[in-house]
Amino acid sequence: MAPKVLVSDKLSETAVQIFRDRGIDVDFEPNLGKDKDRLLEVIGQYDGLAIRSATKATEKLINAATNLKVIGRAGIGVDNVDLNAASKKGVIVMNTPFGNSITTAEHAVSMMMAVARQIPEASASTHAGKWEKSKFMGVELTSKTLGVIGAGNIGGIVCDRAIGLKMKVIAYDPFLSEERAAQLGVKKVELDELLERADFITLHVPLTDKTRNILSRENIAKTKKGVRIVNCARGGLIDEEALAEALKSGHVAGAALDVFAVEPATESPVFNLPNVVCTPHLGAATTEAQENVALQVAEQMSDYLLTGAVSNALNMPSVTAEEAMVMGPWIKLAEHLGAFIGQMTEEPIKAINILYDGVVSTMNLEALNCAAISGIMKASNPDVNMVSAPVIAKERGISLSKTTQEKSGVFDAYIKLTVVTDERERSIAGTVFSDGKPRFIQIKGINIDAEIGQHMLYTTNNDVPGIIGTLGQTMGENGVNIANFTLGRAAVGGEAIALLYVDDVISDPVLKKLCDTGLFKSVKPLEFDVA
Ligand SMILES: NC(=O)C1=CN([C@@H]2O[C@H](COP(=O)(O)OP(=O)(O)OC[C@H]3O[C@@H](n4cnc5c(N)ncnc54)[C@H](O)[C@@H]3O)[C@@H](O)[C@H]2O)C=CC1
Ligand SMILES: O=C(O)C(=O)COP(=O)(O)O
Repeated sequence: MAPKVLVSDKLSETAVQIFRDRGIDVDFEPNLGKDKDRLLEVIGQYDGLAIRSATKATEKLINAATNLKVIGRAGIGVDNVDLNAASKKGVIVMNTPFGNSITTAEHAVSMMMAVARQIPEASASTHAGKWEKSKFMGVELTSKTLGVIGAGNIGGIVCDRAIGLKMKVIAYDPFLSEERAAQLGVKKVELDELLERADFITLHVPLTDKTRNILSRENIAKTKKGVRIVNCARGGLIDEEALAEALKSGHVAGAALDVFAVEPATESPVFNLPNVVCTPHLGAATTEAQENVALQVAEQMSDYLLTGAVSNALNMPSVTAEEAMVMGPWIKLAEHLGAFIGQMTEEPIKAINILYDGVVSTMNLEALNCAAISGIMKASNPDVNMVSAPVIAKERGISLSKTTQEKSGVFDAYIKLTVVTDERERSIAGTVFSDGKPRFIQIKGINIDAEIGQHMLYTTNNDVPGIIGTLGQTMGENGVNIANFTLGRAAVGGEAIALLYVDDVISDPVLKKLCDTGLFKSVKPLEFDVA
């Protein structure tokens, strides 16, 4: 059945066309995002949800979305998506990090100019037949200091444009390197210095717990008298009440706001104050940007739903379509290794180490790590997937480490998974043969060569005669067909293991018969998702 996608915000219809062309069923309901109750009712039908900022992908919505695999944000900010809830539910969240950055930067520059010259008020007054030439005195931008808070993609473009306007640009961004600052031609400063020196301040940070209220009452008080503030990032970054007071007192000479704490903003303390320019979240609203983001998000979501390729995901490492194809068997192997250990381990896991040997060490290891962890976690929760498993592992305090090494043995490549608990350390290694089939090649240091099937039986015993006979006879007498039988031992007469790949689930009475022979130290049926 074709995957089904809901577009619940006003995306360009280019997105709809792309979904259709790729063979995806798509419902285009651009106003549904605002209707929380109906959205909750219908979301269970969809594999993908394509949104802008109006749809709020809350925990409640995500939990009701029983089939959802991917949320695609046609834009940048994902503060309207509960990322944690999505990750826990195994839903990939992707955005289009560059599609609207130029457009948004241009809006910020326009807003800065509009507030410098009071263009909206002057325009309204002129339309009204007044000729208030002396009322609208402005300020020049040349040689003024622009303080950019957040010099990432959009902030960086704003810096470039402002330098073109002959402004002096200073930037506060803890993650901005000195090299990048030099490349942008800006001076990196601390926030307090920016607040004290800037004639204009423009915000370009995402809304997070760290940036929320970054222009707080206290910080607004630290700004230079007569400062003009531009916000085309997110509403929650500024204390609107404090800004309104600073505007009324004249400490802040003007503000240009595209975004508001509550949207749609029908009221705000800054509304109707003189020299406050407001737009209704138009930062990304150009034909060009909307085409870019719609096209990108539809392609990315289709790629994921149809091929497993992941790009621009915020909660999962990227996997290109090519990687998804080449790495498919290795991802499956990593999952199987995890599934083996997950099913064997009934005590809390403290640490996971994954060793990548040979050519596999050059692949996308982040994705392979996720697959191995997901295999482990699935043993206790079948709903876990590659997105949610790392989050759950982290929540449980499990440490993850990976090691890579050049080809060290007879195999061109292998993966070895080791899991540490309070009681023991367990390890298993596997490889992918040239037929594309994953195999187990070593369990607790004992070499084997085991094909992996849906139903398997793992036994441990001392290396004594009669094990093969007992296993074969017990299976045969109970109608269990053996597809593949693998044995291994640490040393002659020492610790030994057997792995059987059988055609059916082995019933409890059959397992009991094996245990009752007294020949085995452990008898463990295992299931693998080989589909
Ligand atoms: N008004 C609109 O329609 C639009 C608004 N936006 C908003 O703009 C924001 C920025 O977008 P991009 O530049 O593409 O993101 P980005 O990720 O490229 O840049 C954000 C920058 O903020 C910096 N940063 C993070 N925490 C910080 C902190 N505590 N203090 C100072 N700097 C910090 C980062 O280091 C990064 O350089 C988005 O998150 C979104 O909320 C984006 C597009 C359209
Ligand atoms: O891309 C972003 O972060 C934006 O804020 C644009 O929002 P919008 O898609 O216009 O609702």
